[in-house]
Amino acid sequence: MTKRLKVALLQMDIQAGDPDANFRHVEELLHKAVSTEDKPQLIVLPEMWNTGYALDIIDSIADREGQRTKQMMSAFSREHQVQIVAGSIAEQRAAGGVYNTIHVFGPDGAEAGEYSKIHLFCLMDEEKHLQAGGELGTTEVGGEQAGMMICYDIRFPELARTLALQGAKILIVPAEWPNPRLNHWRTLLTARAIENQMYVIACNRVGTSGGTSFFGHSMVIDPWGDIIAEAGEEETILTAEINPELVTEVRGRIPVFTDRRPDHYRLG
Ligand SMILES: O=C(O)CCC(=O)C(=O)O
Repeated sequence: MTKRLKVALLQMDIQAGDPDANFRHVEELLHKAVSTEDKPQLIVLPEMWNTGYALDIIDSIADREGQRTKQMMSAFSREHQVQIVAGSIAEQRAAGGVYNTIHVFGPDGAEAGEYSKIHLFCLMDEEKHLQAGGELGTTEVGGEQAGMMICYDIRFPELARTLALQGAKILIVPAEWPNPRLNHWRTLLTARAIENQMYVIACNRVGTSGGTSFFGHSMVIDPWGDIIAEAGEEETILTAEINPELVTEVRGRIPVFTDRRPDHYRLG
């Protein structure tokens, strides 16, 4: 039987430095996302949705150990039996430092995966205020393995390839990707989908912050590289249906994974 999954991407504006406003807004959008007849099985949020890029004050506003996020998301996912990839948040850790971290909650409310951004984006001064993650992040979506990357990470094809080689059929990408690089956003996401023959589910923010504007264009790309859903530049909940069996079919049509010649690759 074909196993199809409905996904919803919360393409939202974010108030820099105002976690209370952002939590309120996310709660509204979550309710809206599940209040349709076509209820999604998976909801994805954008990057750093709790604080935005208020990096100068990030130490004082980041979520302590992610507790506030965990409480809200775990309760919501359990009540509505929906999986949530809770975008990424700025998370203050007791051991020291703020991380840009994704937490995943299964439909039973239990934590089902975690990933902290590995490649910090120096154009936004991330490396001055945030700590880099050190591990890959995976979760399960509808019984299939999914890998996670955050925004700038999509410029590093090695990371997506590693996740695919480890079994991921779906790549989930929360982002705050700004103007004027829409061409890079669409091209890099499509390339990750085509070269790894996997679904890419990418949720970007909209709005402006400190002179930077964000164009949205959240999208879902199938393993053939076709964009099956794409948002515009306004706040919206983008929905799509994915069929992980298509990954197996596409990998069978062009056998990239069996034709790889890793002995010829010099990857630093
Ligand atoms: O790579 C880019 O152009 C954007 C990356 C970015 O904005 C981020 O990682 O937050």
